[in-house]
Amino acid sequence: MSEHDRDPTPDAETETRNDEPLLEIEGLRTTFGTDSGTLVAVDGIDVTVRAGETVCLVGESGSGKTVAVESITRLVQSPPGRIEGTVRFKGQDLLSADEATIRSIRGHEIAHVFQNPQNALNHCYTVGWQLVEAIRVHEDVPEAAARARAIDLLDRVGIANASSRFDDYPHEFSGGQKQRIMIAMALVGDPDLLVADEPTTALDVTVQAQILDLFEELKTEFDMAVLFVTHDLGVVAEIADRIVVLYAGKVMERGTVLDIFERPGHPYTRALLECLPGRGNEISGIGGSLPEPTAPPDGCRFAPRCPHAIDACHRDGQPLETEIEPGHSVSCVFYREGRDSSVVSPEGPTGVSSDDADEEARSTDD
Ligand SMILES: Nc1ncnc2c1ncn2[C@@H]1O[C@H](COP(=O)(O)OP(=O)(O)OP(=O)(O)O)[C@@H](O)[C@H]1O
Ligand code: NI
Repeated sequence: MSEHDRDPTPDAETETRNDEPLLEIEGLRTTFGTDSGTLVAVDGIDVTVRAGETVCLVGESGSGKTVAVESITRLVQSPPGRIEGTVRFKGQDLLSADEATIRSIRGHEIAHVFQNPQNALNHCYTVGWQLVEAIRVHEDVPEAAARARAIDLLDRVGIANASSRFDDYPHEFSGGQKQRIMIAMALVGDPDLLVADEPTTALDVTVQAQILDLFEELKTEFDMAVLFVTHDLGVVAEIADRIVVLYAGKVMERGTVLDIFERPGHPYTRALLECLPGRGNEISGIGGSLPEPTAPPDGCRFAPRCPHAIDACHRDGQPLETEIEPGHSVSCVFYREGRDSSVVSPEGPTGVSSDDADEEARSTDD
Protein backbone atom coordinates (compact mmCIF):
# COMPACT_ATOMS: atom_id res chain seq x y z
CA MET A 1 0.00 0.00 0.00
CA SER A 2 2.68 2.46 -0.93
CA GLU A 3 0.93 5.69 -1.70
CA HIS A 4 2.98 8.43 -3.18
CA ASP A 5 2.88 12.19 -3.30
CA ARG A 6 1.86 13.70 -6.61
CA ASP A 7 4.63 13.06 -9.08
CA PRO A 8 5.35 14.71 -12.41
CA THR A 9 4.50 11.68 -14.55
CA PRO A 10 1.28 12.30 -16.47
CA ASP A 11 -1.70 10.51 -14.98
CA ALA A 12 -4.12 8.38 -16.95
CA GLU A 13 -6.58 11.22 -17.20
CA THR A 14 -4.26 13.64 -18.94
CA GLU A 15 -2.93 10.91 -21.18
CA THR A 16 -6.30 9.86 -22.48
CA ARG A 17 -7.61 13.39 -23.02
CA ASN A 18 -5.88 15.29 -25.74
CA ASP A 19 -7.47 18.63 -24.90
CA GLU A 20 -5.45 21.29 -23.13
CA PRO A 21 -7.01 22.60 -19.95
CA LEU A 22 -9.34 25.51 -20.62
CA LEU A 23 -8.71 26.99 -17.20
CA GLU A 24 -5.66 26.35 -15.05
CA ILE A 25 -5.60 27.87 -11.60
CA GLU A 26 -2.28 27.46 -9.81
CA GLY A 27 -1.36 28.59 -6.34
CA LEU A 28 -4.29 30.98 -6.18
CA ARG A 29 -4.17 32.96 -2.98
CA THR A 30 -6.65 35.72 -2.28
CA THR A 31 -6.38 37.81 0.85
CA PHE A 32 -8.19 40.80 2.29
CA GLY A 33 -6.73 43.51 4.45
CA THR A 34 -9.04 43.80 7.46
CA ASP A 35 -8.97 45.63 10.80
CA SER A 36 -8.03 42.39 12.53
CA GLY A 37 -5.17 41.60 10.14
CA THR A 38 -4.82 39.80 6.83
CA LEU A 39 -7.72 37.52 6.10
CA VAL A 40 -6.68 34.60 3.91
CA ALA A 41 -9.83 33.58 2.02
CA VAL A 42 -8.15 31.30 -0.52
CA ASP A 43 -4.76 29.89 0.33
CA GLY A 44 -2.85 28.50 -2.61
CA ILE A 45 -5.30 26.31 -4.48
CA ASP A 46 -4.93 24.56 -7.84
CA VAL A 47 -7.98 23.86 -9.99
CA THR A 48 -8.08 22.73 -13.60
CA VAL A 49 -11.13 22.81 -15.85
CA ARG A 50 -11.03 21.15 -19.25
CA ALA A 51 -13.23 22.10 -22.18
CA GLY A 52 -16.75 20.77 -21.80
CA GLU A 53 -16.45 19.38 -18.28
CA THR A 54 -18.25 20.35 -15.10
CA VAL A 55 -16.04 20.89 -12.09
CA CYS A 56 -17.70 21.48 -8.74
CA LEU A 57 -16.10 23.45 -5.97
CA VAL A 58 -17.69 22.26 -2.76
CA GLY A 59 -17.27 23.22 0.88
CA GLU A 60 -18.99 24.77 3.86
CA SER A 61 -20.00 28.40 4.03
CA GLY A 62 -16.92 30.59 4.38
CA SER A 63 -14.49 28.08 2.86
CA GLY A 64 -13.53 30.50 0.08
CA LYS A 65 -15.54 29.17 -2.87
CA THR A 66 -16.95 32.51 -3.99
CA VAL A 67 -13.69 34.36 -3.50
CA ALA A 68 -11.89 31.65 -5.49
CA VAL A 69 -14.18 31.81 -8.52
CA GLU A 70 -14.47 35.59 -8.40
CA SER A 71 -10.69 35.81 -8.41
CA ILE A 72 -10.59 34.15 -11.85
CA THR A 73 -11.81 37.21 -13.72
CA ARG A 74 -10.70 39.56 -10.94
CA LEU A 75 -14.20 40.36 -9.78
CA VAL A 76 -12.79 40.54 -6.25
CA GLN A 77 -12.49 44.17 -5.36
CA SER A 78 -8.91 45.18 -4.75
CA PRO A 79 -8.14 46.74 -2.46
CA PRO A 80 -9.09 45.38 0.06
CA GLY A 81 -8.61 42.14 -1.89
CA ARG A 82 -5.27 40.95 -3.20
CA ILE A 83 -5.05 38.10 -5.69
CA GLU A 84 -1.82 36.14 -6.18
CA GLY A 85 -0.92 33.04 -8.16
CA THR A 86 -1.66 32.12 -11.75
CA VAL A 87 -4.97 31.85 -13.55
CA ARG A 88 -4.48 30.75 -17.14
CA PHE A 89 -7.42 30.74 -19.49
CA LYS A 90 -6.66 29.23 -22.90
CA GLY A 91 -3.03 29.72 -22.01
CA GLN A 92 -3.33 33.41 -21.15
CA ASP A 93 -2.61 34.59 -17.62
CA LEU A 94 -5.63 36.55 -16.43
CA LEU A 95 -4.07 37.86 -13.24
CA SER A 96 -1.39 39.79 -15.09
CA ALA A 97 -3.56 40.74 -18.07
CA ASP A 98 -4.51 44.40 -18.48
CA GLU A 99 -7.98 45.62 -17.58
CA ALA A 100 -9.13 45.83 -21.22
CA THR A 101 -8.24 42.17 -21.81
CA ILE A 102 -10.05 41.09 -18.66
CA ARG A 103 -13.12 43.04 -19.69
CA SER A 104 -13.09 41.41 -23.11
CA ILE A 105 -13.04 37.96 -21.49
CA ARG A 106 -15.36 38.56 -18.53
CA GLY A 107 -18.98 38.14 -19.60
CA HIS A 108 -17.87 36.87 -22.98
CA GLU A 109 -15.61 33.83 -22.91
CA ILE A 110 -16.07 33.44 -19.16
CA ALA A 111 -19.57 34.23 -17.91
CA HIS A 112 -20.80 34.25 -14.32
CA VAL A 113 -24.16 33.27 -12.88
CA PHE A 114 -24.73 34.32 -9.29
CA GLN A 115 -26.79 33.01 -6.41
CA ASN A 116 -29.43 35.67 -6.29
CA PRO A 117 -31.08 36.57 -9.61
CA GLN A 118 -33.06 39.30 -7.82
CA ASN A 119 -30.01 41.49 -7.42
CA ALA A 120 -28.65 40.90 -10.88
CA LEU A 121 -31.68 41.98 -12.93
CA ASN A 122 -32.64 45.63 -13.10
CA HIS A 123 -36.26 45.87 -11.96
CA CYS A 124 -36.83 49.11 -13.95
CA TYR A 125 -36.39 47.54 -17.38
CA THR A 126 -38.11 44.75 -19.21
CA VAL A 127 -36.29 41.47 -19.40
CA GLY A 128 -36.23 41.64 -23.19
CA TRP A 129 -34.69 45.09 -23.16
CA GLN A 130 -31.97 43.96 -20.75
CA LEU A 131 -31.13 40.99 -22.92
CA VAL A 132 -31.05 43.09 -26.08
CA GLU A 133 -28.70 45.54 -24.37
CA ALA A 134 -26.44 42.72 -23.28
CA ILE A 135 -26.41 41.27 -26.80
CA ARG A 136 -25.57 44.63 -28.35
CA VAL A 137 -22.67 45.12 -25.96
CA HIS A 138 -21.22 41.93 -27.40
CA GLU A 139 -21.89 42.45 -31.04
CA ASP A 140 -22.90 45.28 -33.26
CA VAL A 141 -26.20 43.91 -34.55
CA PRO A 142 -29.40 45.72 -35.53
CA GLU A 143 -32.06 45.83 -32.85
CA ALA A 144 -34.36 43.45 -34.70
CA ALA A 145 -31.63 40.81 -34.88
CA ALA A 146 -30.75 41.30 -31.20
CA ARG A 147 -34.42 40.95 -30.35
CA ALA A 148 -34.71 37.72 -32.29
CA ARG A 149 -31.60 36.40 -30.54
CA ALA A 150 -32.95 37.41 -27.13
CA ILE A 151 -36.19 35.56 -27.75
CA ASP A 152 -34.27 32.53 -28.93
CA LEU A 153 -32.13 32.58 -25.77
CA LEU A 154 -35.19 32.93 -23.52
CA ASP A 155 -36.70 30.03 -25.33
CA ARG A 156 -33.57 27.91 -24.96
CA VAL A 157 -33.39 28.48 -21.21
CA GLY A 158 -36.98 27.31 -20.92
CA ILE A 159 -39.05 30.49 -20.66
CA ALA A 160 -42.40 29.42 -22.13
CA ASN A 161 -43.93 31.76 -24.75
CA ALA A 162 -40.66 33.67 -24.90
CA SER A 163 -41.79 36.23 -27.47
CA SER A 164 -44.87 37.21 -25.48
CA ARG A 165 -42.82 37.46 -22.25
CA PHE A 166 -40.23 39.71 -23.89
CA ASP A 167 -41.76 42.95 -22.62
CA ASP A 168 -42.42 41.70 -19.09
CA TYR A 169 -40.57 43.15 -16.12
CA PRO A 170 -38.45 40.99 -13.78
CA HIS A 171 -41.11 41.03 -11.03
CA GLU A 172 -43.50 39.28 -13.40
CA PHE A 173 -41.30 36.19 -13.35
CA SER A 174 -40.87 33.57 -10.61
CA GLY A 175 -37.55 33.04 -8.85
CA GLY A 176 -36.72 30.04 -11.01
CA GLN A 177 -37.63 31.92 -14.18
CA LYS A 178 -35.46 34.85 -13.11
CA GLN A 179 -32.52 32.49 -12.70
CA ARG A 180 -33.25 31.11 -16.19
CA ILE A 181 -33.15 34.68 -17.48
CA MET A 182 -29.82 35.27 -15.76
CA ILE A 183 -28.50 32.12 -17.39
CA ALA A 184 -29.73 33.47 -20.75
CA MET A 185 -27.80 36.68 -20.00
CA ALA A 186 -24.68 34.64 -19.32
CA LEU A 187 -25.11 32.78 -22.62
CA VAL A 188 -25.21 35.99 -24.65
CA GLY A 189 -21.46 35.96 -25.23
CA ASP A 190 -21.43 32.24 -26.08
CA PRO A 191 -18.99 31.50 -23.23
CA ASP A 192 -16.51 28.64 -23.16
CA LEU A 193 -16.67 28.65 -19.38
CA LEU A 194 -19.71 29.31 -17.27
CA VAL A 195 -18.94 30.04 -13.64
CA ALA A 196 -22.03 29.40 -11.54
CA ASP A 197 -21.91 30.35 -7.87
CA GLU A 198 -24.68 28.60 -5.92
CA PRO A 199 -27.14 29.35 -8.74
CA THR A 200 -29.86 27.19 -7.23
CA THR A 201 -29.43 27.88 -3.52
CA ALA A 202 -32.10 30.60 -3.40
CA LEU A 203 -34.64 28.38 -5.16
CA ASP A 204 -36.98 25.76 -3.80
CA VAL A 205 -36.06 22.13 -4.27
CA THR A 206 -38.22 21.32 -7.31
CA VAL A 207 -37.10 24.43 -9.15
CA GLN A 208 -33.54 23.68 -8.12
CA ALA A 209 -33.72 20.32 -9.88
CA GLN A 210 -35.11 21.93 -13.02
CA ILE A 211 -32.31 24.48 -13.13
CA LEU A 212 -29.71 21.74 -12.68
CA ASP A 213 -31.27 19.90 -15.62
CA LEU A 214 -31.07 23.10 -17.60
CA PHE A 215 -27.34 23.38 -16.87
CA GLU A 216 -26.87 19.84 -18.14
CA GLU A 217 -28.73 20.57 -21.37
CA LEU A 218 -27.04 23.88 -22.06
CA LYS A 219 -23.61 22.53 -21.37
CA THR A 220 -23.98 20.14 -24.29
CA GLU A 221 -25.91 22.52 -26.48
CA PHE A 222 -23.46 25.40 -26.04
CA ASP A 223 -20.41 23.15 -25.71
CA MET A 224 -19.13 24.89 -22.62
CA ALA A 225 -17.36 23.97 -19.43
CA VAL A 226 -18.97 24.75 -16.10
CA LEU A 227 -17.26 25.65 -12.85
CA PHE A 228 -20.00 25.17 -10.32
CA VAL A 229 -19.86 26.35 -6.73
CA THR A 230 -22.07 24.81 -4.08
CA HIS A 231 -22.09 23.81 -0.43
CA ASP A 232 -24.53 21.03 -1.30
CA LEU A 233 -23.05 17.62 -2.13
CA GLY A 234 -26.49 16.51 -3.31
CA VAL A 235 -26.28 19.10 -6.09
CA VAL A 236 -22.72 18.05 -6.86
CA ALA A 237 -23.76 14.44 -7.35
CA GLU A 238 -26.27 15.60 -9.96
CA ILE A 239 -23.99 17.55 -12.22
CA ALA A 240 -20.27 17.20 -11.54
CA ASP A 241 -17.68 15.39 -13.59
CA ARG A 242 -14.97 16.25 -11.11
CA ILE A 243 -15.06 17.66 -7.60
CA VAL A 244 -12.68 19.84 -5.64
CA VAL A 245 -13.38 19.86 -1.91
CA LEU A 246 -12.40 23.13 -0.30
CA TYR A 247 -12.05 23.82 3.40
CA ALA A 248 -10.87 27.09 4.96
CA GLY A 249 -9.18 28.19 1.76
CA LYS A 250 -7.36 24.90 1.11
CA VAL A 251 -8.09 21.90 -1.08
CA MET A 252 -8.79 18.82 1.05
CA GLU A 253 -9.51 16.35 -1.73
CA ARG A 254 -10.19 16.15 -5.43
CA GLY A 255 -11.44 13.45 -7.74
CA THR A 256 -14.25 12.31 -9.96
CA VAL A 257 -17.80 12.02 -8.64
CA LEU A 258 -17.25 8.30 -8.10
CA ASP A 259 -13.94 8.87 -6.30
CA ILE A 260 -15.51 11.36 -3.92
CA PHE A 261 -18.83 9.63 -3.30
CA GLU A 262 -17.70 6.01 -3.26
CA ARG A 263 -14.11 6.22 -2.06
CA PRO A 264 -13.78 9.49 -0.15
CA GLY A 265 -10.37 9.70 1.46
CA HIS A 266 -10.23 12.84 3.56
CA PRO A 267 -11.98 12.85 6.94
CA TYR A 268 -13.52 16.19 5.96
CA THR A 269 -15.03 14.78 2.75
CA ARG A 270 -16.33 11.82 4.74
CA ALA A 271 -17.86 14.14 7.30
CA LEU A 272 -19.54 16.18 4.55
CA LEU A 273 -20.98 13.00 3.02
CA GLU A 274 -22.26 11.93 6.42
CA CYS A 275 -24.37 15.09 6.45
CA LEU A 276 -26.26 14.08 3.31
CA PRO A 277 -29.89 13.11 3.91
CA GLY A 278 -30.16 9.47 4.95
CA ARG A 279 -26.49 9.12 5.80
CA GLY A 280 -26.97 9.41 9.52
CA ASN A 281 -25.53 12.76 10.50
CA GLU A 282 -27.76 15.18 8.61
CA ILE A 283 -29.15 16.81 11.74
CA SER A 284 -26.09 17.47 13.85
CA GLY A 285 -23.71 18.24 10.98
CA ILE A 286 -19.96 18.43 11.47
CA GLY A 287 -19.03 19.40 15.02
CA GLY A 288 -17.12 22.66 15.52
CA SER A 289 -16.70 25.49 13.07
CA LEU A 290 -14.28 26.85 10.49
CA PRO A 291 -11.09 28.37 11.86
CA GLU A 292 -10.71 32.16 12.07
CA PRO A 293 -9.59 33.15 8.57
CA THR A 294 -7.27 35.79 10.01
CA ALA A 295 -5.54 33.19 12.22
CA PRO A 296 -5.70 29.78 10.52
CA PRO A 297 -4.19 26.86 12.44
CA ASP A 298 -0.83 25.47 11.48
CA GLY A 299 -0.98 22.01 9.95
CA CYS A 300 -4.11 20.68 8.30
CA ARG A 301 -6.89 23.25 8.39
CA PHE A 302 -9.38 20.57 9.35
CA ALA A 303 -7.27 19.11 12.18
CA PRO A 304 -8.99 21.09 14.98
CA ARG A 305 -12.30 19.41 14.01
CA CYS A 306 -10.93 16.07 12.88
CA PRO A 307 -11.67 13.07 15.11
CA HIS A 308 -8.50 11.35 13.90
CA ALA A 309 -6.03 14.21 14.32
CA ILE A 310 -2.65 13.36 15.79
CA ASP A 311 0.26 15.68 16.63
CA ALA A 312 1.60 15.60 13.08
CA CYS A 313 -1.70 17.02 11.81
CA HIS A 314 -1.20 20.23 13.78
CA ARG A 315 2.09 21.30 12.23
CA ASP A 316 4.03 21.83 8.98
CA GLY A 317 1.18 23.39 7.01
CA GLN A 318 -1.49 21.71 4.95
CA PRO A 319 -0.17 18.29 3.85
CA LEU A 320 0.81 18.02 0.20
CA GLU A 321 -1.83 16.28 -1.86
CA THR A 322 -1.22 12.55 -2.14
CA GLU A 323 -2.56 10.92 -5.29
CA ILE A 324 -4.26 7.73 -4.11
CA GLU A 325 -5.51 6.74 -7.55
CA PRO A 326 -5.16 8.51 -10.91
CA GLY A 327 -6.82 11.92 -10.63
CA HIS A 328 -7.90 11.33 -7.02
CA SER A 329 -5.83 13.04 -4.37
CA VAL A 330 -6.12 13.73 -0.69
CA SER A 331 -4.42 16.31 1.50
CA CYS A 332 -4.16 14.40 4.76
CA VAL A 333 -1.27 13.34 6.97
CA PHE A 334 -2.55 9.76 7.07
CA TYR A 335 -2.01 9.34 3.33
CA ARG A 336 1.64 10.21 3.53
CA GLU A 337 4.24 7.60 2.80
CA GLY A 338 4.70 5.34 5.82
CA ARG A 339 1.33 6.11 7.43
CA ASP A 340 -1.72 3.92 7.65
CA SER A 341 -4.63 5.62 5.90
CA SER A 342 -7.04 2.97 7.13
CA VAL A 343 -6.90 4.80 10.47
CA VAL A 344 -9.18 7.49 9.02
CA SER A 345 -11.47 5.13 7.14
CA PRO A 346 -15.02 4.60 8.42
CA GLU A 347 -14.24 0.93 9.04
CA GLY A 348 -11.32 1.90 11.23
CA PRO A 349 -7.75 0.70 10.94
CA THR A 350 -7.16 -2.70 9.39
CA GLY A 351 -5.81 -5.29 11.78
CA VAL A 352 -5.17 -3.03 14.75
CA SER A 353 -7.47 -1.19 17.09
CA SER A 354 -7.88 2.52 16.62
CA ASP A 355 -5.88 3.33 19.75
CA ASP A 356 -2.97 1.16 18.72
CA ALA A 357 -2.91 2.79 15.34
CA ASP A 358 -2.84 6.22 16.90
CA GLU A 359 0.03 5.21 19.11
CA GLU A 360 1.90 3.79 16.19
CA ALA A 361 1.32 6.92 14.13
CA ARG A 362 2.59 9.07 16.99
CA SER A 363 5.73 7.06 17.47
CA THR A 364 6.63 7.39 13.80
CA ASP A 365 6.20 11.16 13.78
CA ASP A 366 9.09 12.75 12.01
N1 LIG B 1 -14.63 41.64 0.55
C1 LIG B 1 -14.22 40.90 1.58
N2 LIG B 1 -13.52 41.45 2.60
C2 LIG B 1 -13.09 40.72 3.64
N3 LIG B 1 -13.31 39.39 3.77
C3 LIG B 1 -14.00 38.78 2.79
C4 LIG B 1 -14.49 39.49 1.64
N4 LIG B 1 -15.15 38.61 0.84
C5 LIG B 1 -15.05 37.41 1.47
N5 LIG B 1 -14.38 37.51 2.62
C6 LIG B 1 -14.08 36.41 3.57
O1 LIG B 1 -13.44 35.37 2.84
C7 LIG B 1 -13.80 34.10 3.37
C8 LIG B 1 -14.33 33.23 2.26
O2 LIG B 1 -15.59 33.75 1.83
P1 LIG B 1 -16.41 33.15 0.60
O3 LIG B 1 -17.54 34.08 0.37
O4 LIG B 1 -15.51 32.91 -0.53
O5 LIG B 1 -16.92 31.78 1.18
P2 LIG B 1 -17.91 30.74 0.49
O6 LIG B 1 -17.24 29.42 0.53
O7 LIG B 1 -18.31 31.25 -0.84
O8 LIG B 1 -19.14 30.73 1.49
P3 LIG B 1 -20.73 30.68 1.20
O9 LIG B 1 -21.07 29.24 1.01
O10 LIG B 1 -21.31 31.26 2.43
O11 LIG B 1 -21.00 31.52 -0.02
C9 LIG B 1 -14.81 34.38 4.46
O12 LIG B 1 -14.13 34.35 5.69
C10 LIG B 1 -15.30 35.77 4.16
O13 LIG B 1 -15.73 36.45 5.30
NI1 NI C 1 -20.09 31.82 -1.65
